[in-house]
Amino acid sequence: MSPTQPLPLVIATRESRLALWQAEHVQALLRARGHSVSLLGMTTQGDQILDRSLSKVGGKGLFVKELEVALEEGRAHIAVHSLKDVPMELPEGFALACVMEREDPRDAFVSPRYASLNALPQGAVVGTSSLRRQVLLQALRPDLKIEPLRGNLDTRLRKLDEGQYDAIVLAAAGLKRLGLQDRIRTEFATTDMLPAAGQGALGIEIRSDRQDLMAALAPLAHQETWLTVTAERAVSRAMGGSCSMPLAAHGRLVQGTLHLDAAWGDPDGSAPLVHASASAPVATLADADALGIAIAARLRAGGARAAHPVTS
Ligand SMILES: NCc1[nH]cc(CCC(=O)O)c1CC(=O)O
Repeated sequence: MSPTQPLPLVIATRESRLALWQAEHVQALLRARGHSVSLLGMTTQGDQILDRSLSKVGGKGLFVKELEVALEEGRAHIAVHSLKDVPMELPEGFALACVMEREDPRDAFVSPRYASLNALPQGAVVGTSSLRRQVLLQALRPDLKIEPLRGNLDTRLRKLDEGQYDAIVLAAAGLKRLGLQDRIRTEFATTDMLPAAGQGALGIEIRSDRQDLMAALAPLAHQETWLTVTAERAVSRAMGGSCSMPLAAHGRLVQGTLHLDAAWGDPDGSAPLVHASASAPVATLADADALGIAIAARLRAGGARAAHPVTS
Protein backbone atom coordinates (compact mmCIF):
# COMPACT_ATOMS: atom_id res chain seq x y z
CA MET A 1 0.00 0.00 0.00
CA SER A 2 1.29 3.46 -0.85
CA PRO A 3 1.65 5.78 2.15
CA THR A 4 -0.98 8.52 2.29
CA GLN A 5 -0.11 12.23 2.31
CA PRO A 6 0.07 13.77 5.80
CA LEU A 7 -3.12 15.82 6.26
CA PRO A 8 -4.18 18.61 8.60
CA LEU A 9 -7.23 17.08 10.25
CA VAL A 10 -9.88 18.40 12.62
CA ILE A 11 -11.88 15.95 14.76
CA ALA A 12 -15.36 17.10 15.81
CA THR A 13 -16.15 15.74 19.25
CA ARG A 14 -18.67 15.98 22.04
CA GLU A 15 -17.18 17.27 25.26
CA SER A 16 -18.05 14.53 27.71
CA ARG A 17 -14.99 12.91 29.26
CA LEU A 18 -15.64 9.70 27.32
CA ALA A 19 -16.12 11.48 23.97
CA LEU A 20 -12.92 13.48 24.54
CA TRP A 21 -10.99 10.34 25.48
CA GLN A 22 -12.16 8.70 22.27
CA ALA A 23 -11.33 11.72 20.10
CA GLU A 24 -7.89 12.05 21.73
CA HIS A 25 -7.29 8.34 21.18
CA VAL A 26 -7.91 8.75 17.45
CA GLN A 27 -5.89 11.98 17.45
CA ALA A 28 -2.89 10.14 18.93
CA LEU A 29 -3.15 7.29 16.40
CA LEU A 30 -3.32 9.72 13.47
CA ARG A 31 -0.48 11.87 14.81
CA ALA A 32 1.65 8.76 15.06
CA ARG A 33 1.08 8.37 11.33
CA GLY A 34 2.32 11.90 10.62
CA HIS A 35 -0.96 13.82 10.40
CA SER A 36 -1.46 17.06 12.32
CA VAL A 37 -4.71 16.72 14.20
CA SER A 38 -6.71 19.15 16.32
CA LEU A 39 -10.04 18.79 18.16
CA LEU A 40 -13.22 20.85 17.79
CA GLY A 41 -15.33 20.38 20.92
CA MET A 42 -19.08 20.80 20.71
CA THR A 43 -22.22 20.27 22.77
CA THR A 44 -25.00 18.22 21.19
CA GLN A 45 -28.73 18.17 21.93
CA GLY A 46 -28.26 14.74 23.42
CA ASP A 47 -25.86 16.23 25.97
CA GLN A 48 -28.26 19.04 26.86
CA ILE A 49 -31.42 17.01 27.38
CA LEU A 50 -30.76 15.27 30.67
CA ASP A 51 -34.16 15.23 32.29
CA ARG A 52 -35.95 12.92 29.86
CA SER A 53 -35.34 9.44 28.56
CA LEU A 54 -33.66 9.57 25.15
CA SER A 55 -36.16 7.09 23.78
CA LYS A 56 -38.81 9.77 24.30
CA VAL A 57 -37.02 12.75 22.76
CA GLY A 58 -35.69 11.48 19.45
CA GLY A 59 -32.99 8.94 20.00
CA LYS A 60 -29.47 8.27 18.96
CA GLY A 61 -29.22 10.89 16.22
CA LEU A 62 -29.24 13.59 18.91
CA PHE A 63 -25.60 12.89 19.77
CA VAL A 64 -24.45 12.93 16.17
CA LYS A 65 -26.28 15.72 14.32
CA GLU A 66 -24.20 18.74 15.40
CA LEU A 67 -21.01 16.89 14.60
CA GLU A 68 -22.32 16.16 11.11
CA VAL A 69 -23.15 19.83 10.59
CA ALA A 70 -19.51 20.66 11.42
CA LEU A 71 -18.36 18.09 8.83
CA GLU A 72 -20.85 19.43 6.29
CA GLU A 73 -19.58 22.99 6.76
CA GLY A 74 -15.96 21.90 6.56
CA ARG A 75 -15.19 23.10 10.12
CA ALA A 76 -14.12 19.54 10.88
CA HIS A 77 -13.19 16.49 8.84
CA ILE A 78 -13.90 13.48 11.00
CA ALA A 79 -16.18 12.56 13.87
CA VAL A 80 -15.43 9.78 16.34
CA HIS A 81 -18.47 7.98 17.72
CA SER A 82 -19.33 5.18 20.08
CA LEU A 83 -20.87 2.99 17.41
CA LYS A 84 -23.71 2.15 19.76
CA ASP A 85 -24.90 5.76 19.48
CA VAL A 86 -24.72 5.94 15.68
CA PRO A 87 -28.02 5.48 13.82
CA MET A 88 -28.16 2.46 11.53
CA GLU A 89 -28.52 4.61 8.43
CA LEU A 90 -26.23 7.61 8.19
CA PRO A 91 -27.73 10.65 6.48
CA GLU A 92 -27.11 11.15 2.76
CA GLY A 93 -23.57 12.42 2.16
CA PHE A 94 -21.95 10.76 5.21
CA ALA A 95 -20.10 7.49 5.51
CA LEU A 96 -18.44 5.31 8.11
CA ALA A 97 -14.77 5.46 7.12
CA CYS A 98 -13.80 2.68 9.49
CA VAL A 99 -14.57 0.78 12.66
CA MET A 100 -11.79 0.42 15.23
CA GLU A 101 -10.83 -2.43 17.54
CA ARG A 102 -13.48 -3.19 20.09
CA GLU A 103 -13.08 -2.65 23.83
CA ASP A 104 -14.94 -4.98 26.19
CA PRO A 105 -18.50 -5.24 24.78
CA ARG A 106 -20.08 -6.38 28.07
CA ASP A 107 -22.30 -4.55 30.51
CA ALA A 108 -20.98 -3.91 34.00
CA PHE A 109 -22.74 -4.11 37.36
CA VAL A 110 -21.74 -1.10 39.46
CA SER A 111 -22.69 -0.73 43.11
CA PRO A 112 -21.04 0.59 46.27
CA ARG A 113 -22.74 -2.05 48.42
CA TYR A 114 -23.55 -5.15 46.41
CA ALA A 115 -21.15 -7.44 44.57
CA SER A 116 -23.47 -8.68 41.86
CA LEU A 117 -27.03 -8.64 40.59
CA ASN A 118 -27.75 -11.80 42.58
CA ALA A 119 -26.60 -10.11 45.78
CA LEU A 120 -29.21 -7.34 45.50
CA PRO A 121 -32.05 -7.59 48.04
CA GLN A 122 -35.64 -8.06 46.89
CA GLY A 123 -37.06 -4.90 45.33
CA ALA A 124 -33.70 -3.10 45.07
CA VAL A 125 -33.51 0.00 42.87
CA VAL A 126 -31.36 -0.26 39.73
CA GLY A 127 -30.66 2.74 37.52
CA THR A 128 -30.67 2.59 33.74
CA SER A 129 -32.46 4.43 30.96
CA SER A 130 -31.68 1.80 28.37
CA LEU A 131 -34.79 -0.18 27.42
CA ARG A 132 -32.56 -3.10 26.49
CA ARG A 133 -30.96 -3.18 29.95
CA GLN A 134 -34.32 -2.69 31.62
CA VAL A 135 -35.95 -5.62 29.82
CA LEU A 136 -32.96 -7.95 30.30
CA LEU A 137 -32.64 -7.01 33.99
CA GLN A 138 -36.34 -7.65 34.61
CA ALA A 139 -36.00 -11.04 32.90
CA LEU A 140 -33.21 -11.94 35.35
CA ARG A 141 -34.78 -10.31 38.41
CA PRO A 142 -38.48 -9.44 38.03
CA ASP A 143 -38.53 -8.06 41.59
CA LEU A 144 -36.12 -5.20 40.89
CA LYS A 145 -37.31 -1.63 40.58
CA ILE A 146 -35.75 -0.03 37.48
CA GLU A 147 -35.41 3.76 37.68
CA PRO A 148 -34.32 6.15 34.89
CA LEU A 149 -30.68 7.27 34.87
CA ARG A 150 -29.32 9.75 32.36
CA GLY A 151 -26.21 11.87 31.99
CA ASN A 152 -22.59 11.21 31.15
CA LEU A 153 -20.62 8.56 33.02
CA ASP A 154 -19.46 10.86 35.82
CA THR A 155 -23.01 12.10 36.40
CA ARG A 156 -24.37 8.56 36.53
CA LEU A 157 -21.71 7.45 39.00
CA ARG A 158 -22.36 10.52 41.16
CA LYS A 159 -26.10 9.75 41.27
CA LEU A 160 -25.24 6.21 42.36
CA ASP A 161 -22.87 7.48 45.06
CA GLU A 162 -25.50 9.92 46.32
CA GLY A 163 -27.66 6.91 47.12
CA GLN A 164 -30.38 7.34 44.53
CA TYR A 165 -29.87 3.73 43.40
CA ASP A 166 -28.65 0.46 44.90
CA ALA A 167 -26.83 -0.33 41.67
CA ILE A 168 -26.49 0.86 38.09
CA VAL A 169 -25.57 -0.88 34.85
CA LEU A 170 -23.06 0.70 32.46
CA ALA A 171 -21.02 -0.38 29.47
CA ALA A 172 -17.72 -1.83 30.72
CA ALA A 173 -15.97 -0.16 27.75
CA GLY A 174 -16.68 3.40 28.87
CA LEU A 175 -15.55 2.71 32.45
CA LYS A 176 -12.34 1.07 31.28
CA ARG A 177 -11.49 3.86 28.86
CA LEU A 178 -11.78 6.42 31.64
CA GLY A 179 -9.73 4.34 34.09
CA LEU A 180 -12.83 3.66 36.18
CA GLN A 181 -12.62 -0.13 35.95
CA ASP A 182 -12.36 -0.30 39.77
CA ARG A 183 -16.03 0.68 39.88
CA ILE A 184 -17.00 -2.56 38.14
CA ARG A 185 -18.20 -5.17 40.67
CA THR A 186 -19.04 -7.81 38.06
CA GLU A 187 -19.23 -7.98 34.34
CA PHE A 188 -22.40 -9.61 33.10
CA ALA A 189 -21.99 -12.73 31.01
CA THR A 190 -23.25 -11.89 27.53
CA THR A 191 -25.67 -14.79 27.92
CA ASP A 192 -27.35 -12.92 30.81
CA MET A 193 -27.13 -9.35 29.49
CA LEU A 194 -26.74 -9.45 25.74
CA PRO A 195 -24.97 -6.22 24.70
CA ALA A 196 -26.31 -3.56 22.35
CA ALA A 197 -25.27 -3.64 18.70
CA GLY A 198 -21.87 -2.00 18.41
CA GLN A 199 -21.28 -1.65 22.15
CA GLY A 200 -17.60 -1.06 22.91
CA ALA A 201 -16.62 -0.24 19.31
CA LEU A 202 -15.65 3.15 17.89
CA GLY A 203 -16.59 4.32 14.42
CA ILE A 204 -15.12 7.17 12.43
CA GLU A 205 -17.55 9.19 10.31
CA ILE A 206 -16.60 11.38 7.36
CA ARG A 207 -18.29 13.09 4.44
CA SER A 208 -18.65 10.50 1.72
CA ASP A 209 -17.04 12.82 -0.85
CA ARG A 210 -13.73 12.72 1.07
CA GLN A 211 -12.21 9.52 -0.30
CA ASP A 212 -8.77 10.98 0.47
CA LEU A 213 -9.64 10.80 4.18
CA MET A 214 -10.82 7.23 3.70
CA ALA A 215 -7.25 6.29 2.75
CA ALA A 216 -5.73 8.14 5.72
CA LEU A 217 -8.12 6.41 8.14
CA ALA A 218 -7.87 2.91 6.67
CA PRO A 219 -4.90 1.92 8.89
CA LEU A 220 -7.06 2.53 12.00
CA ALA A 221 -9.62 -0.05 10.91
CA HIS A 222 -9.97 -3.37 12.72
CA GLN A 223 -11.46 -5.82 10.25
CA GLU A 224 -12.73 -8.42 12.77
CA THR A 225 -14.54 -5.76 14.76
CA TRP A 226 -15.92 -4.20 11.60
CA LEU A 227 -17.36 -7.50 10.38
CA THR A 228 -18.82 -8.29 13.80
CA VAL A 229 -20.52 -4.95 14.40
CA THR A 230 -21.79 -4.84 10.83
CA ALA A 231 -23.76 -8.03 11.52
CA GLU A 232 -25.00 -6.65 14.86
CA ARG A 233 -26.09 -3.39 13.25
CA ALA A 234 -27.81 -5.27 10.41
CA VAL A 235 -30.06 -6.95 13.00
CA SER A 236 -31.00 -3.56 14.35
CA ARG A 237 -31.56 -2.05 10.90
CA ALA A 238 -33.73 -4.97 9.77
CA MET A 239 -35.83 -4.64 12.93
CA GLY A 240 -36.20 -0.89 12.55
CA GLY A 241 -34.32 -0.64 15.85
CA SER A 242 -34.00 2.59 17.81
CA CYS A 243 -33.60 3.39 21.47
CA SER A 244 -37.36 2.98 21.86
CA MET A 245 -37.01 -0.72 20.98
CA PRO A 246 -35.40 -3.09 23.50
CA LEU A 247 -32.98 -4.87 21.18
CA ALA A 248 -29.65 -6.62 21.76
CA ALA A 249 -27.22 -8.07 19.22
CA HIS A 250 -23.82 -9.53 19.92
CA GLY A 251 -21.42 -11.30 17.62
CA ARG A 252 -18.16 -13.20 18.09
CA LEU A 253 -15.89 -13.95 15.18
CA VAL A 254 -13.96 -17.17 15.76
CA GLN A 255 -11.70 -18.43 12.98
CA GLY A 256 -13.78 -16.90 10.22
CA THR A 257 -17.13 -17.99 11.64
CA LEU A 258 -19.39 -15.33 13.10
CA HIS A 259 -21.59 -16.45 15.98
CA LEU A 260 -24.43 -13.98 16.32
CA ASP A 261 -26.95 -13.75 19.17
CA ALA A 262 -29.86 -11.35 19.32
CA ALA A 263 -32.74 -10.60 21.66
CA TRP A 264 -35.88 -8.54 21.27
CA GLY A 265 -38.08 -7.25 24.06
CA ASP A 266 -41.58 -5.90 23.79
CA PRO A 267 -41.60 -2.09 24.22
CA ASP A 268 -45.02 -2.50 25.90
CA GLY A 269 -43.60 -5.11 28.23
CA SER A 270 -46.39 -7.60 27.59
CA ALA A 271 -44.80 -10.13 25.20
CA PRO A 272 -41.96 -12.39 26.40
CA LEU A 273 -38.34 -11.91 25.31
CA VAL A 274 -37.46 -13.42 21.94
CA HIS A 275 -33.98 -14.83 21.35
CA ALA A 276 -32.30 -15.94 18.12
CA SER A 277 -28.83 -17.25 17.30
CA ALA A 278 -27.01 -18.33 14.17
CA SER A 279 -23.47 -18.84 12.92
CA ALA A 280 -22.03 -18.52 9.43
CA PRO A 281 -18.67 -18.06 7.76
CA VAL A 282 -18.21 -14.30 7.32
CA ALA A 283 -15.42 -12.79 5.21
CA THR A 284 -17.01 -9.61 3.83
CA LEU A 285 -19.26 -6.84 5.10
CA ALA A 286 -21.97 -8.23 2.77
CA ASP A 287 -21.70 -11.65 4.47
CA ALA A 288 -22.01 -9.95 7.85
CA ASP A 289 -25.07 -7.98 6.72
CA ALA A 290 -26.72 -11.15 5.44
CA LEU A 291 -26.24 -12.95 8.77
CA GLY A 292 -27.74 -10.00 10.65
CA ILE A 293 -30.75 -9.89 8.34
CA ALA A 294 -31.24 -13.65 8.75
CA ILE A 295 -31.22 -13.32 12.55
CA ALA A 296 -33.75 -10.51 12.39
CA ALA A 297 -36.02 -12.77 10.33
CA ARG A 298 -35.70 -15.43 13.05
CA LEU A 299 -36.55 -12.90 15.73
CA ARG A 300 -39.71 -11.96 13.82
CA ALA A 301 -40.57 -15.61 13.28
CA GLY A 302 -40.28 -16.00 17.06
CA GLY A 303 -42.78 -13.18 17.66
CA ALA A 304 -40.61 -10.03 17.63
CA ARG A 305 -42.30 -7.06 16.02
CA ALA A 306 -40.24 -4.85 13.70
CA ALA A 307 -40.85 -1.12 13.79
CA HIS A 308 -42.20 0.14 10.49
CA PRO A 309 -41.29 1.02 7.89
CA VAL A 310 -38.39 -1.39 7.69
CA THR A 311 -35.96 -0.90 4.83
CA SER A 312 -33.74 -3.66 3.44
N1 LIG B 1 -25.36 5.46 25.49
C1 LIG B 1 -24.22 6.09 26.05
C2 LIG B 1 -22.97 5.35 25.77
N2 LIG B 1 -22.50 5.25 24.51
C3 LIG B 1 -21.37 4.47 24.55
C4 LIG B 1 -21.14 4.11 25.87
C5 LIG B 1 -20.05 3.27 26.36
C6 LIG B 1 -18.92 2.98 25.44
C7 LIG B 1 -19.22 2.05 24.30
O1 LIG B 1 -20.21 1.29 24.31
O2 LIG B 1 -18.42 2.07 23.36
C8 LIG B 1 -22.15 4.68 26.64
C9 LIG B 1 -22.30 4.58 28.11
C10 LIG B 1 -22.98 3.35 28.60
O3 LIG B 1 -23.76 2.72 27.87
O4 LIG B 1 -22.75 2.98 29.75
